[in-house]
Amino acid sequence: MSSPTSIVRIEDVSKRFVLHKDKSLKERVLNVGRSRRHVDDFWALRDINAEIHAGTTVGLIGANGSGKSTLLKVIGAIIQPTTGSVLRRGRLAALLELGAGFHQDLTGRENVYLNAALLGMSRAETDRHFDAIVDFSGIEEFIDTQVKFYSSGMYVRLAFSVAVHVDPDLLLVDEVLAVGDEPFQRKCMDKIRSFQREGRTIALVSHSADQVGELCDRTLFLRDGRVVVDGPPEEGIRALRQSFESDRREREDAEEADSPTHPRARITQVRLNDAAGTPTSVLRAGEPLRIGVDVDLLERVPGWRLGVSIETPLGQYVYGTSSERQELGLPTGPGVATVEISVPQVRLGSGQYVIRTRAWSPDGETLDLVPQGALFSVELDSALSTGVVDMTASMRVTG
Ligand SMILES: Nc1ncnc2c1ncn2[C@@H]1O[C@H](COP(=O)(O)OP(=O)(O)OP(=O)(O)O)[C@@H](O)[C@H]1O
Repeated sequence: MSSPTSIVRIEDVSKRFVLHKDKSLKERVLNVGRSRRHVDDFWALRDINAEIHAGTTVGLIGANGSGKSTLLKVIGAIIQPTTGSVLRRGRLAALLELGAGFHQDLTGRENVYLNAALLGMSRAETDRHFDAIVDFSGIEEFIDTQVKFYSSGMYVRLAFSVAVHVDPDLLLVDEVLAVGDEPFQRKCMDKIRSFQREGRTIALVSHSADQVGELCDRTLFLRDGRVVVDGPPEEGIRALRQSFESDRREREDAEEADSPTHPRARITQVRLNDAAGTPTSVLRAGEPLRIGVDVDLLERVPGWRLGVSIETPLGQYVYGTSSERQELGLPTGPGVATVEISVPQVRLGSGQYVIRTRAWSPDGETLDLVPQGALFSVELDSALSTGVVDMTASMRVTG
């Protein structure tokens, strides 16, 4: 391995699945004597190169079907890449598909031993950890029941508990945790955080921007089986959001081309200016900001509304206002309406922020939505605080 701290090294990995599809009756009549099925190749991963360094937490993000779970399975050696290679070091524990590694006819107890053995633990080691595993899972009442009678939540509780008790160097977690109930999810998050403190390495698939932002040091953003961003969580999530947005626009354009009905309004521009009207994207806390929004009304839309909110790149809602809340009547159109939101003092903590805008009709129908119309960052003059609001607090000893 090139780097001494690299725990996984993925080199030129591609994964092809062969899809066998039944032919239609017509195809079968035309090709009598040949196979009843045809075969399609499908590349779920393409030319992936990445390294995972020891002690880091990497989030795999992307739209449905982009290849996240396939990549995690390739990292975990559950499936082999078609081309390329994956080098890994240390003990690995993987929590991938629900119930994978569990034998349906065995009890929870028997599966703990089987699973722990598959993850490289001796019987004596498992004996030592057994009580802790069952205790963490919270399903002691059912430990001698065959797992085929378990609910999906019970499966995950036991599987996660085994995975975190086998002393892994690398823990792989797919979205399965989402099926556990909230107290268990919280318990899993606490465990993942304690793993991070112990310097273990984690790779996880998540659809939750908040979770990725909170847990990960780095993200691999996959699109159509390729890693298109390998960078900090804000960067990965921003790229993911932008790709959702451009997909949405493309779909809308295609629908528009197909359908005789046209959109009634389009948000065409979101601008950020300072008090003097100069375009800006970097502010100091406490400075003013003017957000200008152009909405092109393609027809008369009486009573339409405009909402503007400020979010973090991870989608945390920070502030919002609307023409409705401000009791502001908007021009009915047709034509371009320009609306300005004037913020006298931006009281945000340091970091990046995005402007989200939505226009809607009086009956609540969305006329247009732009999740990331503009981006800006805030810099604090001091390093006295963290968080999304700037409260200018001070600390002193009072006793
Ligand atoms: N065993 C398989 N045989 C054929 N195709 C497969 C197989 N496993 C996955 N695929 C296909 O590979 C693509 C990537 O799947 P994968 O499960 O990795 O996506 P994902 O990003 O994890 O999606 P999701 O967010 O929906 O879980 C999909 O189009 C999927 O249908």
